[in-house]
Amino acid sequence: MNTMTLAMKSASPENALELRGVTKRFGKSEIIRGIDLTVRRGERVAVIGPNGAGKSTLFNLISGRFGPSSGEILLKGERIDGLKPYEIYRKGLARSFQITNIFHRLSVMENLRCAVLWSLGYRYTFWRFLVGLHDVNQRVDELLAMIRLEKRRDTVAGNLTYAEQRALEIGITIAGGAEVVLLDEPTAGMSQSETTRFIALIREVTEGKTLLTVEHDMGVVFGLADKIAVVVYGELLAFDTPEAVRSNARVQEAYLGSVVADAQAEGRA
Ligand SMILES: Nc1ncnc2c1ncn2[C@@H]1O[C@H](COP(=O)(O)OP(=O)(O)OP(=O)(O)O)[C@@H](O)[C@H]1O
Repeated sequence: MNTMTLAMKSASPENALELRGVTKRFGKSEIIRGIDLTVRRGERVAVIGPNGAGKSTLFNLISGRFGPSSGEILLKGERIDGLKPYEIYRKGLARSFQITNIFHRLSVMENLRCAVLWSLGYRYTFWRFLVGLHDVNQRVDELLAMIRLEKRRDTVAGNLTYAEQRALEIGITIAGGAEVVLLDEPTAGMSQSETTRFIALIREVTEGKTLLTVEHDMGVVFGLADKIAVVVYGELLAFDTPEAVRSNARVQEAYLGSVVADAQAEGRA
Protein backbone atom coordinates (compact mmCIF):
# COMPACT_ATOMS: atom_id res chain seq x y z
CA MET A 1 0.00 0.00 0.00
CA ASN A 2 1.36 3.47 -0.73
CA THR A 3 0.16 7.00 -0.09
CA MET A 4 -1.57 7.07 -3.46
CA THR A 5 -4.07 4.48 -2.31
CA LEU A 6 -5.18 6.83 0.46
CA ALA A 7 -6.51 9.39 -1.99
CA MET A 8 -9.70 8.75 -3.94
CA LYS A 9 -9.26 8.34 -7.68
CA SER A 10 -10.46 11.34 -9.63
CA ALA A 11 -11.96 11.50 -13.05
CA SER A 12 -12.25 15.22 -13.62
CA PRO A 13 -15.60 16.22 -15.02
CA GLU A 14 -16.55 19.79 -14.10
CA ASN A 15 -19.62 18.80 -12.17
CA ALA A 16 -18.98 17.24 -8.81
CA LEU A 17 -22.62 16.49 -8.18
CA GLU A 18 -25.82 16.57 -10.23
CA LEU A 19 -29.38 15.98 -9.17
CA ARG A 20 -31.89 15.53 -11.97
CA GLY A 21 -35.59 15.59 -11.14
CA VAL A 22 -35.02 13.98 -7.75
CA THR A 23 -38.11 13.19 -5.70
CA LYS A 24 -38.58 11.37 -2.42
CA ARG A 25 -41.86 10.13 -1.01
CA PHE A 26 -42.45 8.71 2.43
CA GLY A 27 -45.80 6.95 2.11
CA LYS A 28 -48.08 9.48 0.47
CA SER A 29 -46.01 12.52 1.46
CA GLU A 30 -43.71 13.88 -1.19
CA ILE A 31 -40.85 15.37 0.85
CA ILE A 32 -38.47 16.16 -2.03
CA ARG A 33 -40.34 17.43 -5.04
CA GLY A 34 -38.36 17.39 -8.26
CA ILE A 35 -34.98 18.91 -7.38
CA ASP A 36 -32.49 19.75 -10.15
CA LEU A 37 -29.12 20.90 -8.86
CA THR A 38 -25.65 21.04 -10.36
CA VAL A 39 -22.67 21.63 -8.09
CA ARG A 40 -19.39 22.30 -9.85
CA ARG A 41 -16.09 20.95 -8.64
CA GLY A 42 -14.57 22.99 -5.84
CA GLU A 43 -17.76 24.91 -5.03
CA ARG A 44 -18.86 25.44 -1.46
CA VAL A 45 -22.61 25.20 -1.24
CA ALA A 46 -24.78 25.91 1.80
CA VAL A 47 -28.21 24.31 1.81
CA ILE A 48 -30.65 26.43 3.78
CA GLY A 49 -34.39 26.41 4.38
CA PRO A 50 -37.00 26.29 7.12
CA ASN A 51 -37.29 23.37 9.55
CA GLY A 52 -38.77 20.34 7.85
CA ALA A 53 -38.04 21.69 4.35
CA GLY A 54 -36.19 18.49 3.40
CA LYS A 55 -32.51 19.48 3.78
CA SER A 56 -31.45 16.39 5.73
CA THR A 57 -33.53 14.19 3.45
CA LEU A 58 -31.64 15.66 0.51
CA PHE A 59 -28.33 14.77 2.20
CA ASN A 60 -29.67 11.29 2.93
CA LEU A 61 -30.51 10.87 -0.74
CA ILE A 62 -27.12 12.11 -1.95
CA SER A 63 -25.18 9.97 0.53
CA GLY A 64 -27.24 6.85 -0.23
CA ARG A 65 -29.06 6.43 3.06
CA PHE A 66 -32.32 6.63 1.10
CA GLY A 67 -32.88 5.88 -2.55
CA PRO A 68 -34.82 8.53 -4.48
CA SER A 69 -38.41 7.72 -5.49
CA SER A 70 -37.52 9.07 -8.93
CA GLY A 71 -34.77 11.02 -10.63
CA GLU A 72 -31.03 10.61 -10.94
CA ILE A 73 -28.05 11.55 -8.80
CA LEU A 74 -24.59 11.73 -10.38
CA LEU A 75 -21.22 12.00 -8.66
CA LYS A 76 -18.46 13.23 -10.98
CA GLY A 77 -20.63 12.24 -13.93
CA GLU A 78 -21.43 8.75 -12.66
CA ARG A 79 -24.87 7.58 -11.45
CA ILE A 80 -24.86 6.88 -7.72
CA ASP A 81 -28.58 6.73 -6.93
CA GLY A 82 -29.42 3.24 -5.73
CA LEU A 83 -25.88 2.61 -4.43
CA LYS A 84 -25.23 1.87 -0.76
CA PRO A 85 -23.65 4.58 1.42
CA TYR A 86 -20.28 2.79 1.62
CA GLU A 87 -20.22 2.38 -2.17
CA ILE A 88 -20.83 6.10 -2.59
CA TYR A 89 -18.16 6.81 0.02
CA ARG A 90 -15.69 4.69 -1.92
CA LYS A 91 -16.50 6.73 -5.03
CA GLY A 92 -15.39 9.89 -3.22
CA LEU A 93 -18.33 11.36 -1.31
CA ALA A 94 -18.14 11.52 2.48
CA ARG A 95 -20.76 12.77 4.89
CA SER A 96 -20.71 13.83 8.51
CA PHE A 97 -23.74 13.70 10.70
CA GLN A 98 -25.59 16.11 12.97
CA ILE A 99 -25.00 13.68 15.81
CA THR A 100 -21.37 13.31 16.77
CA ASN A 101 -20.14 10.15 15.13
CA ILE A 102 -17.00 9.18 17.02
CA PHE A 103 -15.82 6.35 19.30
CA HIS A 104 -15.79 8.03 22.70
CA ARG A 105 -13.57 5.43 24.40
CA LEU A 106 -10.86 5.50 21.78
CA SER A 107 -8.17 8.16 21.58
CA VAL A 108 -8.20 10.86 18.92
CA MET A 109 -5.43 9.05 17.07
CA GLU A 110 -7.26 5.70 17.26
CA ASN A 111 -10.47 7.27 15.94
CA LEU A 112 -8.61 8.69 12.97
CA ARG A 113 -6.75 5.46 12.37
CA CYS A 114 -10.05 3.55 12.31
CA ALA A 115 -11.42 6.03 9.79
CA VAL A 116 -8.34 5.78 7.57
CA LEU A 117 -8.31 1.98 7.72
CA TRP A 118 -12.04 1.82 7.07
CA SER A 119 -11.60 4.05 4.04
CA LEU A 120 -9.06 1.53 2.78
CA GLY A 121 -11.45 -1.35 3.30
CA TYR A 122 -10.26 -2.79 6.62
CA ARG A 123 -12.70 -3.76 9.35
CA TYR A 124 -12.59 -1.87 12.65
CA THR A 125 -11.66 -5.06 14.49
CA PHE A 126 -8.43 -5.30 12.50
CA TRP A 127 -6.98 -1.98 13.41
CA ARG A 128 -5.07 -3.22 16.44
CA PHE A 129 -3.03 -5.54 14.24
CA LEU A 130 -2.12 -2.81 11.82
CA VAL A 131 -0.38 -0.31 14.07
CA GLY A 132 2.80 -0.49 12.05
CA LEU A 133 1.41 0.59 8.71
CA HIS A 134 3.56 3.54 7.80
CA ASP A 135 1.26 5.21 5.28
CA VAL A 136 -1.71 4.93 7.60
CA ASN A 137 0.24 6.50 10.45
CA GLN A 138 1.43 9.26 8.15
CA ARG A 139 -2.11 10.01 7.05
CA VAL A 140 -3.27 10.06 10.69
CA ASP A 141 -0.53 12.59 11.55
CA GLU A 142 -1.56 14.70 8.55
CA LEU A 143 -5.20 14.66 9.71
CA LEU A 144 -4.24 15.50 13.30
CA ALA A 145 -2.43 18.59 12.04
CA MET A 146 -5.28 19.58 9.71
CA ILE A 147 -7.87 19.49 12.47
CA ARG A 148 -5.40 21.01 14.96
CA LEU A 149 -5.62 18.22 17.48
CA GLU A 150 -1.95 17.13 17.56
CA LYS A 151 -1.73 17.92 21.25
CA ARG A 152 -4.83 15.83 21.89
CA ARG A 153 -3.52 12.83 19.94
CA ASP A 154 -3.68 10.43 22.91
CA THR A 155 -6.70 11.95 24.60
CA VAL A 156 -9.77 9.74 24.79
CA ALA A 157 -12.34 11.28 22.45
CA GLY A 158 -14.97 11.37 25.17
CA ASN A 159 -12.77 13.81 27.11
CA LEU A 160 -12.46 16.36 24.29
CA THR A 161 -14.41 19.61 24.37
CA TYR A 162 -17.52 19.71 22.20
CA ALA A 163 -15.78 21.85 19.56
CA GLU A 164 -12.80 19.47 19.52
CA GLN A 165 -15.16 16.52 19.06
CA ARG A 166 -16.71 18.23 16.09
CA ALA A 167 -13.24 18.86 14.65
CA LEU A 168 -12.47 15.17 15.11
CA GLU A 169 -15.70 14.35 13.34
CA ILE A 170 -14.54 16.44 10.37
CA GLY A 171 -11.19 14.62 10.46
CA ILE A 172 -13.03 11.28 10.36
CA THR A 173 -15.17 12.48 7.48
CA ILE A 174 -12.23 13.58 5.33
CA ALA A 175 -9.93 10.70 6.37
CA GLY A 176 -10.34 8.81 3.11
CA GLY A 177 -9.60 11.85 0.95
CA ALA A 178 -13.14 12.24 -0.45
CA GLU A 179 -13.43 14.99 -3.03
CA VAL A 180 -17.03 15.78 -2.18
CA VAL A 181 -17.81 16.43 1.48
CA LEU A 182 -21.26 16.82 3.03
CA LEU A 183 -21.42 18.42 6.47
CA ASP A 184 -24.71 18.47 8.34
CA GLU A 185 -24.84 21.52 10.64
CA PRO A 186 -21.11 21.44 11.47
CA THR A 187 -21.27 24.41 13.85
CA ALA A 188 -24.47 23.44 15.66
CA GLY A 189 -24.16 23.95 19.41
CA MET A 190 -20.98 26.04 19.22
CA SER A 191 -20.38 29.45 20.71
CA GLN A 192 -19.84 32.40 18.39
CA SER A 193 -16.06 32.37 18.83
CA GLU A 194 -15.88 28.59 18.38
CA THR A 195 -17.99 28.95 15.23
CA THR A 196 -15.64 31.56 13.77
CA ARG A 197 -12.57 29.35 14.40
CA PHE A 198 -14.39 26.30 13.11
CA ILE A 199 -15.39 27.95 9.86
CA ALA A 200 -11.74 28.82 9.24
CA LEU A 201 -10.88 25.18 9.87
CA ILE A 202 -13.61 23.92 7.52
CA ARG A 203 -12.34 26.31 4.84
CA GLU A 204 -8.82 24.95 5.21
CA VAL A 205 -9.59 21.24 5.31
CA THR A 206 -11.99 21.44 2.37
CA GLU A 207 -9.67 23.56 0.21
CA GLY A 208 -9.93 22.28 -3.35
CA LYS A 209 -12.84 19.99 -2.45
CA THR A 210 -16.52 20.34 -3.16
CA LEU A 211 -18.45 21.11 0.00
CA LEU A 212 -22.16 20.91 0.72
CA THR A 213 -23.30 21.94 4.13
CA VAL A 214 -26.69 22.19 5.79
CA GLU A 215 -26.61 25.27 7.94
CA HIS A 216 -28.98 27.39 10.00
CA ASP A 217 -26.52 30.06 11.08
CA MET A 218 -26.72 32.81 8.47
CA GLY A 219 -23.35 34.23 9.55
CA VAL A 220 -21.78 30.88 8.64
CA VAL A 221 -23.77 30.59 5.41
CA PHE A 222 -22.81 34.00 4.08
CA GLY A 223 -19.21 33.68 5.29
CA LEU A 224 -18.50 30.23 3.89
CA ALA A 225 -20.60 29.54 0.83
CA ASP A 226 -19.86 30.33 -2.82
CA LYS A 227 -23.45 29.39 -3.55
CA ILE A 228 -26.60 28.95 -1.54
CA ALA A 229 -29.32 26.40 -2.27
CA VAL A 230 -32.64 27.41 -0.75
CA VAL A 231 -34.96 24.47 -0.14
CA VAL A 232 -38.56 25.23 0.78
CA TYR A 233 -41.23 22.52 1.02
CA GLY A 234 -39.03 20.05 -0.83
CA GLU A 235 -38.39 22.32 -3.79
CA LEU A 236 -35.29 24.24 -4.79
CA LEU A 237 -36.46 27.81 -4.58
CA ALA A 238 -33.11 29.34 -5.53
CA PHE A 239 -29.53 28.31 -6.21
CA ASP A 240 -27.20 31.25 -6.58
CA THR A 241 -24.44 33.37 -5.06
CA PRO A 242 -25.02 34.70 -1.54
CA GLU A 243 -25.54 38.25 -2.89
CA ALA A 244 -28.14 37.10 -5.43
CA VAL A 245 -29.93 34.92 -2.91
CA ARG A 246 -29.98 37.72 -0.34
CA SER A 247 -31.75 40.01 -2.78
CA ASN A 248 -34.04 37.38 -4.32
CA ALA A 249 -37.61 38.51 -3.67
CA ARG A 250 -39.04 34.97 -3.66
CA VAL A 251 -36.46 33.84 -1.11
CA GLN A 252 -37.08 36.92 1.01
CA GLU A 253 -40.77 36.24 0.98
CA ALA A 254 -40.60 32.49 1.58
CA TYR A 255 -37.78 32.28 4.06
CA LEU A 256 -34.80 34.54 4.25
CA GLY A 257 -36.45 37.82 5.19
CA SER A 258 -37.37 36.69 8.67
CA VAL A 259 -34.19 34.67 9.21
CA VAL A 260 -31.83 37.48 8.19
CA ALA A 261 -33.83 39.94 10.24
CA ASP A 262 -33.47 37.62 13.27
CA ALA A 263 -29.75 37.13 12.60
CA GLN A 264 -29.20 40.88 12.19
CA ALA A 265 -31.01 41.50 15.45
CA GLU A 266 -28.60 39.02 17.09
CA GLY A 267 -25.62 40.57 15.25
CA ARG A 268 -24.86 37.41 13.21
CA ALA A 269 -25.41 38.51 9.59
N1 LIG B 1 -37.64 8.43 7.27
C1 LIG B 1 -38.68 9.27 7.22
N2 LIG B 1 -39.96 8.82 7.19
C2 LIG B 1 -41.01 9.65 7.12
N3 LIG B 1 -40.89 11.00 7.06
C3 LIG B 1 -39.64 11.52 7.09
C4 LIG B 1 -38.49 10.70 7.17
N4 LIG B 1 -37.39 11.51 7.17
C5 LIG B 1 -37.86 12.76 7.11
N5 LIG B 1 -39.22 12.77 7.06
C6 LIG B 1 -40.06 13.96 6.97
O1 LIG B 1 -39.58 14.74 5.91
C7 LIG B 1 -39.71 16.13 6.20
C8 LIG B 1 -38.40 16.82 5.97
O2 LIG B 1 -37.50 16.42 7.00
P1 LIG B 1 -35.96 16.83 6.97
O3 LIG B 1 -35.36 16.29 8.24
O4 LIG B 1 -35.35 16.44 5.70
O5 LIG B 1 -36.06 18.42 7.06
P2 LIG B 1 -34.92 19.48 7.35
O6 LIG B 1 -35.07 20.55 6.34
O7 LIG B 1 -33.60 18.80 7.44
O8 LIG B 1 -35.35 20.00 8.78
P3 LIG B 1 -34.45 20.57 10.01
O9 LIG B 1 -33.91 21.87 9.56
O10 LIG B 1 -35.47 20.71 11.09
O11 LIG B 1 -33.39 19.54 10.31
C9 LIG B 1 -40.22 16.23 7.62
O12 LIG B 1 -41.62 16.45 7.57
C10 LIG B 1 -39.93 14.86 8.19
O13 LIG B 1 -40.86 14.50 9.17
